[in-house]
Amino acid sequence: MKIFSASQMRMADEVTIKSEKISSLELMERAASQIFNLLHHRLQGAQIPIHVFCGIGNNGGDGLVISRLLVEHGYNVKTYIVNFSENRSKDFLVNYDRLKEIAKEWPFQIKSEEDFPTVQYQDMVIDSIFGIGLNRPLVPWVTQLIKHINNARCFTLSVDIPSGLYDYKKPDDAEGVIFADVTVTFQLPKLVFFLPQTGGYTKEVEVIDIGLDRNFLHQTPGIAELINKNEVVPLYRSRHKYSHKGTFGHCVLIGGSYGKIGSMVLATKAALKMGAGLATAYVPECGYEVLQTTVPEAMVITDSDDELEEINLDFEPSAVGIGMGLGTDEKTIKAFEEFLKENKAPMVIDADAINCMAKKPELLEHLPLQTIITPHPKELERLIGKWEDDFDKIRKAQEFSAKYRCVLVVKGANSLIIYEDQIYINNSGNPGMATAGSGDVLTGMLTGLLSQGYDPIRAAVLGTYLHGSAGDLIAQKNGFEALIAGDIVNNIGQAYLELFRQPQQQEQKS
Ligand SMILES: NC(=O)C1=CN([C@@H]2O[C@H](COP(=O)(O)OP(=O)(O)OC[C@H]3O[C@@H](n4cnc5c(N)ncnc54)[C@H](OP(=O)(O)O)[C@@H]3O)[C@@H](O)[C@H]2O)[C@H](O)CC1
Ligand SMILES: [K+]
Repeated sequence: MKIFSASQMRMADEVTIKSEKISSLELMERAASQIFNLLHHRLQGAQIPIHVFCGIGNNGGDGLVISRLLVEHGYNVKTYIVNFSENRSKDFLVNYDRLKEIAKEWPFQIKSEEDFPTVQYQDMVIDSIFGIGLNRPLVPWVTQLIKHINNARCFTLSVDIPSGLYDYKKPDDAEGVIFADVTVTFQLPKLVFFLPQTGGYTKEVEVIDIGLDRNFLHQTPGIAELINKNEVVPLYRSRHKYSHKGTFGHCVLIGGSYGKIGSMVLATKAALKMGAGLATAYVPECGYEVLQTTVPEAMVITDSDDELEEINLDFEPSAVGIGMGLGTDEKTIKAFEEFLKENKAPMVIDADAINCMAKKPELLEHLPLQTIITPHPKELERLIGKWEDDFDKIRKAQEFSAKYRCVLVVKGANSLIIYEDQIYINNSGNPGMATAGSGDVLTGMLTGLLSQGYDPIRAAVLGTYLHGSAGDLIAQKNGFEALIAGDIVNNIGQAYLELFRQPQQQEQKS
């Protein structure tokens, strides 16, 4: 599913108004009535106090439409106009008059802290103060109003985006943003819902189709792509009856050091479970017996005793996954450098192999085209430096990717797959996956896909999705806490099957 910027959303609006020959007012009515329908369906006329806070722009206009429909259906509604500007939008004004015509009680004006209403825990709030039009810091009393609403801790529905969130940078005051239980957003999800600094402002996201122009939506490249099941199914390559293990390649997993051989067990198993035809683990001597016993399907080549000092393969691998438990000893860095100069196979670089490159950036010059690098945030910082906020992080990651022509998989709650100007946001996975070895499994999975001939971007997107999906299957059975990396490997088969089990019911989750 595409993600648009605020200006692209506005353009979609304008194109729809022209192509459908409807007015912006009708579009507002259409969008807001869908939110009302959702609410009405869930509330079934319940008489809880509903506080609708409206700004003075089109987000506020949406709030006024919702208010009017709630009043018309006999709900217990209080409407407030948050007067942060005299610049009221045209459609706001029309809906303001429409509400006044039917409501017994006129909207209440809020101009300063003295006007703040009492909101109680058992009430409900509709947040229609700011939408995607926020473009500068809030005046202090509006920030206070948002904090006042948050303090009530009552059920809060944000219209389009939690008020106080920009769609292009982090908020000025981390507390000056509505904490929404649910955000009902128009047509396409917004990037902020999936980034670590801003994703937590809404517990749930629902995307509603307000019928914006299909051609425009299809033809306009988004700023990012949200990856759900629907997006990955077409990436899967089915197997032919007459294929043999050679068809799926012979990959090598390189890493391990004394006390960290388990990471190699996880990665090697994961590569095989993903469908690699053959897998060799290249480990220090101390890992030999462990690997032969725990992954009998794999072959093992060993180097010196406790850490890798040389990487000499006696075959041409179809793909390489390197870094798990590798260590960053000078000798290991040297071995890695020599290997990089020789190697032509597609690669996945993880963990200590990333740290080796951070210590010796010249290594980056030797990466094969579209090498996949899978940093967690700290490793990413070692590669690209510090960032201002998540948006700056993405820009810097894109520059890095363009410079070295590599695919970055930035691991996190919603892992980002970045290749030059392309951004994919993985939407599978859960907090239980923040567990030891989870990254080693991912590296093995991606290597297993490269081994079968998937191109690196497809491999990164499909592999990251399946990794999260395997984790989701475990969490459904065992919960988050008991989830361990070995379980992810064991559920890879189920994650593949899940791709084809049933059409996706719900497009969106945050
Ligand atoms: N296609 C759609 O998605 C539809 C969207 N709708 C809704 O429209 C909003 C966007 O509405 P917009 O009027 O553009 O913006 P806002 O309502 O978010 O903000 C109103 C104006 O407030 C000004 N502004 C911005 N920041 C501040 C601030 N810190 N303090 C004071 N004022 C501020 C700004 O105007 P300026 O001219 O003063 O810069 C904003 O324009 C979208 O989110 C949806 O809810 C449609 O209803 C349906 C179709
Ligand atoms: K809002």
